[in-house]
Amino acid sequence: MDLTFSPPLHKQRHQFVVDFVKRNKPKKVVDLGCGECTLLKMLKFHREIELLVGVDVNGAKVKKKMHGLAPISTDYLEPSYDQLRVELYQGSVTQKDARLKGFDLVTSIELIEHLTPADVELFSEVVFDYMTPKTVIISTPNSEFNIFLPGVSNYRHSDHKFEWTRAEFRSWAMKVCLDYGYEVEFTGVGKAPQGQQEAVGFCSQIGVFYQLGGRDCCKTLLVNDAEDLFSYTLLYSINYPSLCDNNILRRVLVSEVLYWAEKLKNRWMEEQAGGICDAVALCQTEEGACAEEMKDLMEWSGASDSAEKQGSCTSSRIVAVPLDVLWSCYPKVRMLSGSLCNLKHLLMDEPNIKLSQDSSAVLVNHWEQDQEEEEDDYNLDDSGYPEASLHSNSAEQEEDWEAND
Ligand SMILES: C[S@@+](CC[C@H](N)C(=O)[O-])C[C@H]1O[C@@H](n2cnc3c(N)ncnc32)[C@H](O)[C@@H]1O
Ligand SMILES: [Mg+2]
Repeated sequence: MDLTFSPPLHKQRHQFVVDFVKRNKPKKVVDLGCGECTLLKMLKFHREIELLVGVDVNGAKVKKKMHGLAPISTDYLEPSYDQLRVELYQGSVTQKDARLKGFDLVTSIELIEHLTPADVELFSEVVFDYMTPKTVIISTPNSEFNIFLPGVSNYRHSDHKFEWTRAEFRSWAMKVCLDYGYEVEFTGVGKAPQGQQEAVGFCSQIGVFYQLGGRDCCKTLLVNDAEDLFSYTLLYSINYPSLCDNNILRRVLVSEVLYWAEKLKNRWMEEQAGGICDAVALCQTEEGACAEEMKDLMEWSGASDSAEKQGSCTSSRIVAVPLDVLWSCYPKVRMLSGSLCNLKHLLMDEPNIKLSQDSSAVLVNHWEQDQEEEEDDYNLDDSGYPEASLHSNSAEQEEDWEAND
């Protein structure tokens, strides 16, 4: 019988975890036996997670793809208030490490069958007695299903130390629950051919364990297990950019303020130059109520230092863009600063922002150049062509059953 899973079985296992995360919104998640971090890379998009950790005994395997867990450009360009820290460790699930205590969710996908029976005992103790997570998802092959897998005479993979029937998995899981105060639900992924599901079960069997009330993970955090505090080796850690970080919030706020101040200034200058109808029309369509506020913009007297340095052909005028205009017109400026008073304080010591003496307005330079000088602005390179701007617009089946072994 040619049995193929769609989506592939390893993806179904990972999707099972992702769906669980979507429903239960855990904040701290650790994937034991994370391998090449495939599951972690899916989980990092679920930003209710604040701490995402991977552990594997095979450090080389983790290192191969771990950089795929780094933030991408949009995480930097448009950071949110969500916080995410990713940590990867080399270590064995048979050993305790205090950094893994008190998690909301521990996942162990196709790992335990790689442990000797003695190590499974240690694993149970480390996970359920020491780490004491609120929930645990464990997946492992269901040996009853092997009759459907061509070429599998003994185990699905040569490194497997055992493959359990549903009854064997159930018996281990029930003992864990009794010993450590959990309850378990059994399910799985990879359905059997039609009509045989009841008799055989899923290809990968899954136990979802829930900590029973009464055990307080916070209390266990206070216990000082000095001798086994940090047995794992940290391979990688990264904090995702978040607006909760004051420096990042300031950076985003400053660029937002500079962008809108420049835009308002340009419109105002257009008005001054006589294109008043066009400028106002633009404001009305794009900024609505802000067209009225434009009249609050004013020219600041005196030339700027840099204008003086530019020589006689270039002169600068300074336009004051009131902070209350920026505050009332632009929701993102409002959202980032919280109040007009905060906006003032956040901008006060910013080296890229020049405020008026009473700190009520942002001062923006407006350069005026002679016609001939303006031609230089096209930045012709040696060839006479304009330079490009930096910111211009701006398993096989076995593999599947086994996945990543
Ligand atoms: C079959 S792979 C599964 C990888 C991953 N969980 C997945 O679903 O794709 C088993 C992983 O467990 C890791 N492993 C085996 N024994 C381990 C141990 N004692 N502690 C931590 N990881 C272990 C292996 O290095 C391997 O990456
Ligand atoms: Mg396996």
